[in-house]
Amino acid sequence: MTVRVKICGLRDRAGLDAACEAGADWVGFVFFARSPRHVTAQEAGMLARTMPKAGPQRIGLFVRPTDVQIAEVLDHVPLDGLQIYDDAARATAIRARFGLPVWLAAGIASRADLPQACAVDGLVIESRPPTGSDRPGGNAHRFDWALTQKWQAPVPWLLAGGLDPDNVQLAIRQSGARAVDVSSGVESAPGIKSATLIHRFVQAARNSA
Ligand SMILES: O=C(O)c1ccccc1N[C@@H]1O[C@H](COP(=O)(O)O)[C@@H](O)[C@H]1O
Repeated sequence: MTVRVKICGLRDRAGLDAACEAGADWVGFVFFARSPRHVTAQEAGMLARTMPKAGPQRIGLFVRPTDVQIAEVLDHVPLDGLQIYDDAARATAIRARFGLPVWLAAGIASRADLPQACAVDGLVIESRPPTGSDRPGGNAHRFDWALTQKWQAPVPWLLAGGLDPDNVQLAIRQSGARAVDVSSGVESAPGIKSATLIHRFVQAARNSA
């Protein structure tokens, strides 16, 4: 089965074009001011509206958002789904309020952290942020991928956190993931996407056995 790929934290045309050309399934826009990948609704709108029709789906990433923040973004950006960093009840409420697919991000340190039930459309399973980080994701920080091996996931899920073109095949093998999500690992510097790394990452994920 093909492994699906999300390239997150796109901020400019060159990065977005590379993700589309490489055949990513999803691209992500980060609406979190403390992130080096932050984009305004206007910037993301310009990018998202000019993507190929049959291109990747557009995911908006929010950290503990208010309904007003999400609504303001949706006024400018045609999003296909929302990636939410908040508690499960809030993610479910956002799904009901906006009628869009919602992925809930879950920070994992042990098997006990893996969700057994949820009322959202997908889960982004990633590492807990390292001590001192001021953001819950995008830290190039990985966890023990074997933790998800025998997990009976309640909904489709993506593996994230510290993935890059050189480790993604091992990560897929060890975790059993059928979808992967990357940001830092396809950058030449924080917030600066590399077309070469994006192509290498998508190719490596697709060619994983
Ligand atoms: O990318 C960010 O800056 C970010 C900020 C706040 C929450 C999540 C963020 N990124 C997401 O985190 C994971 C893992 O990222 P990385 O590959 O380790 O950099 C991924 O879903 C990013 O989209």
